Amino acid sequence: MSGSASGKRLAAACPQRGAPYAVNCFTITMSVDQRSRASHPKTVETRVPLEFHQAKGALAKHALEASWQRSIASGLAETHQVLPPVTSWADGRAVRSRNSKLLKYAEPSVENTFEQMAGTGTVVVLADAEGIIVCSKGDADLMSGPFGPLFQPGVSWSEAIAGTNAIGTCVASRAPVTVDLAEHYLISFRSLSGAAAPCFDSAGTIAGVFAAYSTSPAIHALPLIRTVAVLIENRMLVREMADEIVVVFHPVAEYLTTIKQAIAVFGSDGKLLGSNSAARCLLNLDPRDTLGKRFTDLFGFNFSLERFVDKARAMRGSQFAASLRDGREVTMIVNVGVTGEAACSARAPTDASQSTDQQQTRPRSARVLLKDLDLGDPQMQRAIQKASMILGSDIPLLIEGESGVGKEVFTAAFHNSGPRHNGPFVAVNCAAIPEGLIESELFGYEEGAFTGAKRKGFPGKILQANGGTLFLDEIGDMPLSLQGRLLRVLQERQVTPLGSTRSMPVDVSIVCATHRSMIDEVTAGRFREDLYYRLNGLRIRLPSLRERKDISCLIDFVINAESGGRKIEVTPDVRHALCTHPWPGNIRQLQMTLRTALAILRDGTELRLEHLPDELVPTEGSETPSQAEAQPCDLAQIEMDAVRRAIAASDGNMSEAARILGISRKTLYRKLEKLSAQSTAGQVAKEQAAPGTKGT
Ligand SMILES: Nc1ncnc2c1ncn2[C@@H]1O[C@H](COP(=O)(O)OP(=O)(O)OP(=O)(O)O)[C@@H](O)[C@H]1O
Repeated sequence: MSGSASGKRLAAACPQRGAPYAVNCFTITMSVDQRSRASHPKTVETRVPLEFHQAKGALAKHALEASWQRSIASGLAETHQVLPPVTSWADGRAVRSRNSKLLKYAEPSVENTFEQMAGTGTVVVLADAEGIIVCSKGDADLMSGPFGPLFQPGVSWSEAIAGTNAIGTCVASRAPVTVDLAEHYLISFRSLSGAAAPCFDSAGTIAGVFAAYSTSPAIHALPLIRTVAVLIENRMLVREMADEIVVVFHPVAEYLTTIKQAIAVFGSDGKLLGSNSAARCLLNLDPRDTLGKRFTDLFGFNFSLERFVDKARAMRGSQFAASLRDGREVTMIVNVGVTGEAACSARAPTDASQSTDQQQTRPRSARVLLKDLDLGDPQMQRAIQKASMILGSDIPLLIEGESGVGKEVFTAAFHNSGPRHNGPFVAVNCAAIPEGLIESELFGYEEGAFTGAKRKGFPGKILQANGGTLFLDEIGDMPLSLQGRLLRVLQERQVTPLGSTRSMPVDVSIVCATHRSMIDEVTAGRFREDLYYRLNGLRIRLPSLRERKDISCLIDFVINAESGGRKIEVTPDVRHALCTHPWPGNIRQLQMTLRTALAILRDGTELRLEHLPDELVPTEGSETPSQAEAQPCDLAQIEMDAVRRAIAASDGNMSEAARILGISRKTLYRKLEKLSAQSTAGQVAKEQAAPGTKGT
């Protein structure tokens, strides 16, 4: 066929591509590469629907043009038929087994996405890195029609075989793409609309393509398909590398738990092992050049990975402020898997000459164990001894103690020290979950159990903890109506999810904690006596910080974890002030005080009185407050104090203050608003209470 004949034929095809495309077309000229010159014209004129470009922007226009050019260059005729069946059943199986890892993480998404699109004449498809179908699920109408066999495993939708189409063009352009109707190169595909997005592996190579096809004029599925592709990519990265050091970050804190989150995974040697697309974009990483990149090349930390892991451990999955190497601020969450923990612990200094205090000379274990919490306080030692005696038994543990004394840390250490340490540790704060949600959160529910239930149902925290430990924090706040159900679970060792008639056996170690007196709760009729006795297998009370005899060791322990690798000297008067303070907020308050003091100290190495908050510094003639004068724990006051000091330490620079506090700037502003409202309310209350003042 001559060049002009081919151009005319392509141009003539446009009006047949459906009414919307019949009027507004424009002409593009494509050159054909040397390889196909023998059988193809030097230049080919084709007409591409104008609406396509208007709707999809310049990138899509460019991608479509380039794809048609490639299709022509590959020697494919528009009239070519991709004939089913092109593969045998055995070929299909071979494709599935070749892509078993991709299937493991993506096949559930094919099912789930199809559920959302069912009834719309759609097929949801997973293809491999070459555009070969790996699995699919589609509406019966479509699958029993002429296209059905083309969506079976083993069929190739690569551009070389199927011309311009969503899957093939997505592979070739490494980008999400929609190809509608007449935009397909092959005439036989021009009644299809497709949307496809690439799933990249941890090294930035295409691992597969997630796509949806429909015979409707335009399926508008790209946003959903892109979202699912990112979810698959993130799932593959995080699950495959869960044992390493997983750093999740984003400049906008609110995006941390969304598909926009950037994820970078580091090995225990501090080298980058993998990342997702969002991380590569934020870190300006070229996928070909990520090997060997180190943690310190990418993030603005001037301390070692071991220190970073310590900090991450102290944050226990909470967000903190950090910065990229180029200075951009991000909010970060870090999860340290067992390999990361173990390797970093193994390399932590154990040489007694490097440190003088008990904590620093103790070799650290991969996870905090009960024995690690023994810093010399007799009450803590008794609690540790008692808890150790029931390790591995089914006896429930009830921990009492003020807020911030370390009840959750103790429970985690109890879990890590027992035979279930490889099982899950699931913590539920009964006071933090709205009353109406506790039941479904704890016991789970079946699909469609109530309005708003997740499609697939939810197993519930109790079942999630199966084989491990369930920590019910603030058990005193458990609604009375649910206490009977919890009691049944404990007695029968079975859970029945909401909306289900099936009971599932469960094997968990139960630890409860409360800052209330449970006896008082029982006496007041707010807590069932039978449940109390059931939970009270072994009761221990953790001492408040002001009662502890090992504060000095604890100070060193916290400084060690918070100082980012620096060796810090603590002057005797600072040590005295810290050891004799009444500490209404317990270890949490001590930790916050030291974190802020270290931030004020900046690069210094000696912690002096001037780095401490005013209320800790004895003024001339003043006496150190005695334990009897200890104020009741006022967390808002502690928080306000920390915020005030961080802002002062950073000379009013809110970003710096947020960094010192380990929170995002937005969170800092929100806290300021909340705290100033509280302090206004408190002031009004004081004025009203004070005799002779206005309003009394
Ligand atoms: N032994 C310890 N050494 C160092 N830090 C500790 C220790 N125990 C607790 N912490 C720190 O003190 C803070 C409070 O600990 P945790 O959350 O376990 O207390 P809690 O009693 O459960 O508090 P709440 O009653 O408010 O839930 C945490 O930041 C934790 O990291």
